Amino acid sequence: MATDAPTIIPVTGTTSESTYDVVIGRGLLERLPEILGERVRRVLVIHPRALRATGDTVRAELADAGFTAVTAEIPDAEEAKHLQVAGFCWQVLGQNDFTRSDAVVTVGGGAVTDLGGFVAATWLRGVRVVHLPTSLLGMVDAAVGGKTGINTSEGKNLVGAFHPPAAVLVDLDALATLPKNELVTGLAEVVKCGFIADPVILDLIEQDTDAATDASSPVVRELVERSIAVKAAIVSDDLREAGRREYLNYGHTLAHAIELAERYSWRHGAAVSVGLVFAAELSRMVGRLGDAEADRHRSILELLGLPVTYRRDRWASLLDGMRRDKKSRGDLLRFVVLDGIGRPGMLEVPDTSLLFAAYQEIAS
Ligand SMILES: NC(=O)c1ccc[n+]([C@@H]2O[C@H](COP(=O)([O-])OP(=O)(O)OC[C@H]3O[C@@H](n4cnc5c(N)ncnc54)[C@H](O)[C@@H]3O)[C@@H](O)[C@H]2O)c1
Ligand SMILES: O=C(O)C(=O)C[C@@H](O)[C@H](O)[C@H](O)COP(=O)(O)O
Ligand SMILES: [Zn+2]
Repeated sequence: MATDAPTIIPVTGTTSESTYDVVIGRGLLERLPEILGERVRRVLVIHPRALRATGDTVRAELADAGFTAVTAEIPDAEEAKHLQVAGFCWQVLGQNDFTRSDAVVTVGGGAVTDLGGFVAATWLRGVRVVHLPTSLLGMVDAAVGGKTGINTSEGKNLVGAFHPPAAVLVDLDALATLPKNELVTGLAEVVKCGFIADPVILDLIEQDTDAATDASSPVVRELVERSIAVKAAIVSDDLREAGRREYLNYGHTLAHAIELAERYSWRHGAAVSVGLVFAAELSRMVGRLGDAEADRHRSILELLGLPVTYRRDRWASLLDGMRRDKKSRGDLLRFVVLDGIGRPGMLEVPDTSLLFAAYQEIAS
């Protein structure tokens, strides 16, 4: 799998709008003009303050190719996923006369692809978007699949739309400047893919953790490709999360509640790490997952230096946050659990004492 030639993983939706390629390689920027196509005249490049130089490079490449390219610089990380930031981007689009045949390009981590995707989904009820993810998490997860959204004071991603991109360019060169902690937190979503669908991912990380956390190593490329393959296969079948797309939410019910409790000072991937251990404990407690498989969650995440416990005194607010999870139906909380590695399923939990018991296994 590890070569220097680009790898293309197709997402095959039920319509041409939900069918696109995820291209993984190096030096991919030159492909962007062709992907946007001749109908596009204006392009809004959305990037965070921290990636100003990269955003400018993308804008210049587009201008050289004959597009009218403007940038919208947005706040960093989770601060980007606010209604006011979407409003700022809508204003830039309006002031520059963007029409339905124009496009948005996002440059950044998952927060930017979520916000920029949402802006593209809502501007004139939908314009083309191409994602250029720059964080590991953005590459393996957020840029692929068309989930876009912003947070509200009540919780994570509570407002959004399904809006598949026209393409995703995963340029592995971007990882060279990514801080180690961002790489490692991104690996939590990679581990998630390992547990729900591709155990080779787990073997690769356990066999050589140093290589798995070295952005320049071929192991990282293989992990990126394998994780994208898992996600692409699932979202190709179920863009709108009517069925098995819910499995991509493994570990996320608690994770999103932790992010809210921490006012987004934790990275998403760190919260997902704790959420994975909780989901594994829940799976074990209801007799669906064996001890060895459940313990493997904690051990692989600890190997990566990711958190596996959370504050004992926060249970009440976490339960409150979990009720607003998108998998809930009325008063019924629903969780993704495992019946074995690579065998996800759903668990309905009418009685929250079970959740409290599972939480005791991760509480510190
Ligand atoms: N839509 C989806 O399917 C989906 C999937 C998973 C996660 N998400 C969302 O993604 C977000 C998390 O994404 P994230 O972990 O990438 O966080 P992020 O976007 O906040 O980026 C993390 C940090 O890394 C910096 N950064 C990114 N690329 C860089 C680079 N190449 N060099 C230097 N710094 C760089 C960013 O500026 C930021 O400070 C969350 O909001 C989460 O909800 C969405
Ligand atoms: O793509 C999906 O579907 C996922 O659930 C992937 C998750 O990793 C991601 O964090 C997603 O944004 C969570 O979505 P939400 O619907 O629970 O807000
Ligand atoms: Zn996630």
